[in-house]
Formats: sequence, C-alpha cells, structure tokens
Amino acid sequence: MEKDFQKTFTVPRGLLQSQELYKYILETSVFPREAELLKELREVTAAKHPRAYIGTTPDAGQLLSMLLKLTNAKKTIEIGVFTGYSLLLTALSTADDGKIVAIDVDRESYEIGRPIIKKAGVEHKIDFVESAALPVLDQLLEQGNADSFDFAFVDADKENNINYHERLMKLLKIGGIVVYDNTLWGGSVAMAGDFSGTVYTTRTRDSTIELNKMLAADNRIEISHLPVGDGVTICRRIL
Ligand SMILES: C[S@@+](CC[C@H](N)C(=O)[O-])C[C@H]1O[C@@H](n2cnc3c(N)ncnc32)[C@H](O)[C@@H]1O
Ligand SMILES: O=c1cc(-c2ccc(O)cc2)oc2c(O)c(O)ccc12
Repeated sequence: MEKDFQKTFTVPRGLLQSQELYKYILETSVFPREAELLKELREVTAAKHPRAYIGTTPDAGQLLSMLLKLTNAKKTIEIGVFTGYSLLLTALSTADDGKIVAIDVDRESYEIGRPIIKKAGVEHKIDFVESAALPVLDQLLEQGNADSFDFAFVDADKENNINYHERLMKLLKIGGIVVYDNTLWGGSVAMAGDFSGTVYTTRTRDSTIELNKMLAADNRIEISHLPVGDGVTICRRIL
C-alpha cells in the first residue's frame, strides 16, 4: 500500500501538512466514494504506465465530478487525457447525451484506459482527438463552436495554459466553467530556488506563477484557487 501510494502520488503529502492528513482525506472521504471503474483505471495505470503519478489525483477528481454535476454540464472539453482518469470521471458525471472533446498528443496512454471506459458504457460520449490541443481549439472556433461549451478541464502542457485560456474564453458559454489542474505545482509556486532536475521543473513553476497572476487579473472570470490535489483553479466565465 505504502509503495503504491508513493508510486501513484507525486507529492505524497498532497499540499497538506503531513502525509497522514492527505491519506486521512483519501481514505475517509475519497476512496470509499470512488467509482469501482475509476479505481480499476487507476490500478491499471499504476501497473502499466511508468509515469502513473501524472494522472489526476482522486481528490481533485471528486471535486471535478461535483462541479460537472452542479453545473449539469453537457458539452465539455478535456485537454490532457493520459490514460483517461479525468475523462472517465467526466463521462460518468455527465448526462447520457453529454459530449466530450478529449484532446491528447498521446493515443498510446489513452489505449491503456480505453477498455475500462468501454466497460463503463460511456465511450459514445467521447470524441478523442489525437493532436496538440491549440490547433484543435482554433478549429473548434472556426467551425462555429464559440460560446457553446459548458465545461473544460485543462491538464496538459502547463506552459500553454495561458494560450488555452484565451481560446477557452471564446469557446465557453457565459456561465461556463474551466478548471485548471496543478496550479500550485507541488507548492513550488511559493518557493524560491531552482527546480530543474525534479518533477517540478523551474520552467513549469514559472509558467504556473504567470498563469495564476493572469487568472487573478482577468475580469472575464470569477475564480477560486484551491489546495486540492496539486492545486486546482476553478474559473467561471462571467463576461
Ligand atoms: C497530466 S497528464 C493528463 C492527466 C489526465 N487528466 C488524467 O486524468 O490522468 C498530461 C497529458 O497531456 C498531454 N499533452 C502534453 N502536451 C499536450 C498538448 N500540447 N496537447 C495535448 N495534449 C498534450 C500528455 O500527452 C499527457 O497525456
Ligand atoms: O510531473 C508531471 C508532469 C506532467 C506533464 C508532463 C508532460 C506533459 O506533456 C504534460 C504534463 O504533468 C503532471 C501532472 O499533471 C501532475 O498532476 C503531477 C505531475 C506531473
């Protein structure tokens, strides 16, 4: 259990004071409520993928699921699929006629989780696009999808988040939600120093700091920045 925990979670303490507290939250409030197929997907990822730790954490996933249900989201975008944890969770949290445009440069990782998505009976909601995300977002805009999406989850190359944000501000409806993952990047956003040679690279730390400043100053959105998982920022488009 301890070894699996270390392998799956990059920041074994999450962002909390102690590993015990993070484990307490997971074991008390998250794992007992996690859908069996999500658990299975997490386990298959840990067994088959050497970088299993980059998957969305189950506590952040639980928040995502709550937001999708609260907003009754139907038309959604996911940027950064990996093996499909947040994608399956989105598919399970939206109505049967929900649609998800799921974008990732890496189809091989998606294929690890796909049999479980099939087994869950939700594959019909998913349009997986194997591509870099920026041109796909531009294409969606050119094809007349402005102001039409209810929800977006962004969890890919953190250096492009500011570029994704500009496109998403056009693609989302007023009232639509975009959630950014990793907005505290292991706590490094508030630490001085050089993170090169660690998972928390300096380049990504610096672009996360830029993103956080930009989101805080953007009057088109309301935001809530939370220390869940690796840091999650919820933005609601208001203009
Ligand atoms: C952190 S993982 C996503 C985790 C996923 N949300 C989950 O629940 O497991 C980041 C993913 O972003 C993808 N990615 C990186 N750069 C990308 C880009 N420019 N466009 C689309 N996907 C990209 C990577 O291939 C990787 O699968
Ligand atoms: O350590 C990581 C790395 C990533 C990552 C790497 C390469 C890409 O093209 C995209 C993302 O993402 C992570 C992540 O989302 C996370 O929650 C923890 C760690 C990492």
